[in-house]
Amino acid sequence: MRYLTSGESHGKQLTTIIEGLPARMPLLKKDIDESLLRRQKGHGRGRRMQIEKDLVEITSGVRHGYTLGSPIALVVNNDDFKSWVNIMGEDPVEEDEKIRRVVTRPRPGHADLNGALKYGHRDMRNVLERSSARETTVRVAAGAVAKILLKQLGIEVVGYVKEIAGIRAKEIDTLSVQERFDISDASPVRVLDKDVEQEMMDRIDQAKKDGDSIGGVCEVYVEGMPAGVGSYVHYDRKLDAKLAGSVMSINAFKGAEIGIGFEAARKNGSEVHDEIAWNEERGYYRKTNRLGGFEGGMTTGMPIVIKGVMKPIPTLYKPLQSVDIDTKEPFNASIERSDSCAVPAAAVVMEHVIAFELAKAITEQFPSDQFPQLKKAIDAYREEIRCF
Ligand SMILES: Cc1cc2nc3c(=O)[nH]c(=O)nc-3n(C[C@H](O)[C@H](O)[C@H](O)COP(=O)(O)O)c2cc1C
Ligand SMILES: C=C(O[C@@H]1CC(C(=O)O)=C[C@@H](OP(=O)(O)O)[C@H]1O)C(=O)O
Repeated sequence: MRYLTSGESHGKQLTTIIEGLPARMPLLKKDIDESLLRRQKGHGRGRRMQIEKDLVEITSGVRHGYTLGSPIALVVNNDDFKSWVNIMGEDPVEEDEKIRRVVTRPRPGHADLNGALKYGHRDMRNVLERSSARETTVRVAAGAVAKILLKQLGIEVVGYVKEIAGIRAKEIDTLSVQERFDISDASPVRVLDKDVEQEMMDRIDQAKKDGDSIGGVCEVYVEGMPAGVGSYVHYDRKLDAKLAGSVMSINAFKGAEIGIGFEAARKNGSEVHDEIAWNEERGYYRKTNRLGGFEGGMTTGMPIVIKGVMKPIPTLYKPLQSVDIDTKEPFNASIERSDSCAVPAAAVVMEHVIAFELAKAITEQFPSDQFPQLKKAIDAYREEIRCF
């Protein structure tokens, strides 16, 4: 399975094409829309999210609620495009820089300057339109399809906020996947404890008032993955590495951590590794899950627990100093609009990005043209390893 995305932030629409999904898998538009809606929520977002109402159109690969085995194309419109037709249209427009809203002032922390240097764009709008996290809309759409596949195989994936600007959510290690779903709705910030929730929102409001931005930590929890998915045989087939890579591919994410992650550096082996046990019902399992569901680049069958760190948003109302690429003069520009914190939305993005990577790994390990065959193959494998 693979997917491509296309689309600019203020262009007409965003598109993703997913290839490699088996035929005859139930797939409904409403399930994708549900994910898209969750990504739009969250305290700290700017005005743009009030303009957009993200809904998917499935334009190919699905008929009467089932996949055909052909590429699936999903489209999401940018409602904001109507205000940007002259600026974003494909036809040449007059050279008036105001009409084209030419950008010559790169924001520290965004892709503006490096993208301009790489592609030779003297108008950095040509960079920011694509580097914008607006693209995560269709990444979520692709991930929603992956989630549907996983769910029907008994695999649940859920993402939520762990920390915002140093304010930590209450420990949720003992919660079931269902209980984690209850806090996965990003509206406005969802954590277990209402006081912590309020504290996080106040901190976001403060950042906004100060013209600043804040980041945080998201966590994704996966239940139901059978042991042995991924591989130790080749470096590029290690599934934990792929998951970490996919987290790092999300805009503004600066690191990923599986299980206790960096904490392992400060502990003894006896406090890090998870003892192995077996019983008739579960087969092999670990008594603890400090390694977060991975050993040797393969799943252990225990829940996958992965965190991602999101840096503060780069566009600041109180901007840092930069240099205008036309005049080479320093400047401190004011901006039109931006999110001040997008961690709750990013948790939803992370959930979907991880889901796609897992669905990809499953379909690679159990290649099947038809979804019922895939389901049978996984069921048989689960039974085989339980009694192994
Ligand atoms: C959901 C989401 C919303 C974001 N919103 C903004 C925003 O409003 N303004 C901004 O400057 N960056 C925003 N970002 C972050 C930038 O897209 C990101 O920092 C930029 O693409 C540069 O990439 P890098 O930070 O990974 O190096 C957002 C990121 C995510 C995941
Ligand atoms: C549009 C989305 O996020 C955008 C991500 C983003 C950026 O620079 O990454 C900048 C902002 O865009 P705008 O300049 O149009 O307000 C965010 O709103 C979205 O998440 O759907």
